[in-house]
Amino acid sequence: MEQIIKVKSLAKFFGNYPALEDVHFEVNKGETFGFLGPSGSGKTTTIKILTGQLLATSGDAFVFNQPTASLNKAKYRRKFGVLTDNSGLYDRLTIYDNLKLFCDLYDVPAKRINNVLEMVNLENEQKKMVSKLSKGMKQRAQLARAFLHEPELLFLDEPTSALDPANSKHIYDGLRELTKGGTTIFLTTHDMHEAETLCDRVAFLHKGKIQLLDEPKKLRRQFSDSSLQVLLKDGRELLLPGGPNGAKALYEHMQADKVVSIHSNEPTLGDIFVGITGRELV
Ligand SMILES: Nc1ncnc2c1ncn2[C@@H]1O[C@H](COP(=O)(O)OP(=O)(O)OP(=O)(O)O)[C@@H](O)[C@H]1O
Repeated sequence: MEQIIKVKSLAKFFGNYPALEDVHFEVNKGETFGFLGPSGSGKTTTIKILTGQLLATSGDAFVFNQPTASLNKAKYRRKFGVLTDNSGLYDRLTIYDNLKLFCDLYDVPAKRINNVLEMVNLENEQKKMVSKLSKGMKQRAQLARAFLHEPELLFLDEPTSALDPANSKHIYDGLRELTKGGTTIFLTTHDMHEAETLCDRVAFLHKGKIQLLDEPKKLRRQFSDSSLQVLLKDGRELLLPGGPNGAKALYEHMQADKVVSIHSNEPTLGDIFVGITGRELV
């Protein structure tokens, strides 16, 4: 499998402060990789290193098999798109004119603008000046800009933090379409629902280190205690332990035709993270 990002023993110190320490991971082509962690855990620092905006203190980071320090060369810039807080749009231009400017810069046909505006649900706002946009509209305009040139790799730093659920869902559908076409996505988020919905694999970052890395469903299974939540017809909710004792109790309730529903008691990604770090993802 082709690896688009490779990171080995990566460390970044700001003065004496270790923002990242001994970070290792790979991201495969076409994968949506979630980089999750609480505020200040080093997510944006990692994106900045991977996009060539910041130098690592030590370790190796390769994107498209190139050391990330060389990514600011024009031939690589064309291959990736970035959405961060500061992905600059010109305030005094309309959404359309901003995108047109980037089309000229990246040699993209202007007809692509309508496609990306549709993907971010901004077709009807394209004549609005960026300075007049709501926070959510601005975030969607930045997203449109990030995938305007159909990059092979997208870095999305909290792409839906300012969006309502309907717009988030619309964006998720668009991102899934992109990955179907082979785009690789490196996503940071605080939103565990977003991570479960979009990500093929997730890494949990805490105190500058990756604490866990796997597919969401495998992590949920790994941290499940195999207990079952059982709702009975008399309104009682039981939590039955895994193993023979739980199975025996469940069998008796089912034989007596008392059971309305049975659910596995798997933890959410948020539960797992809080369990590991002892803090909320905020
Ligand atoms: N230029 C800088 N100079 C000094 N310290 C910095 C600098 N940039 C980041 N840091 C520190 O490095 C740590 C990681 O910051 P980073 O922005 O990567 O976190 P994050 O996980 O993206 O947080 P958030 O979810 O709040 O965006 C923080 O403690 C931050 O204060």
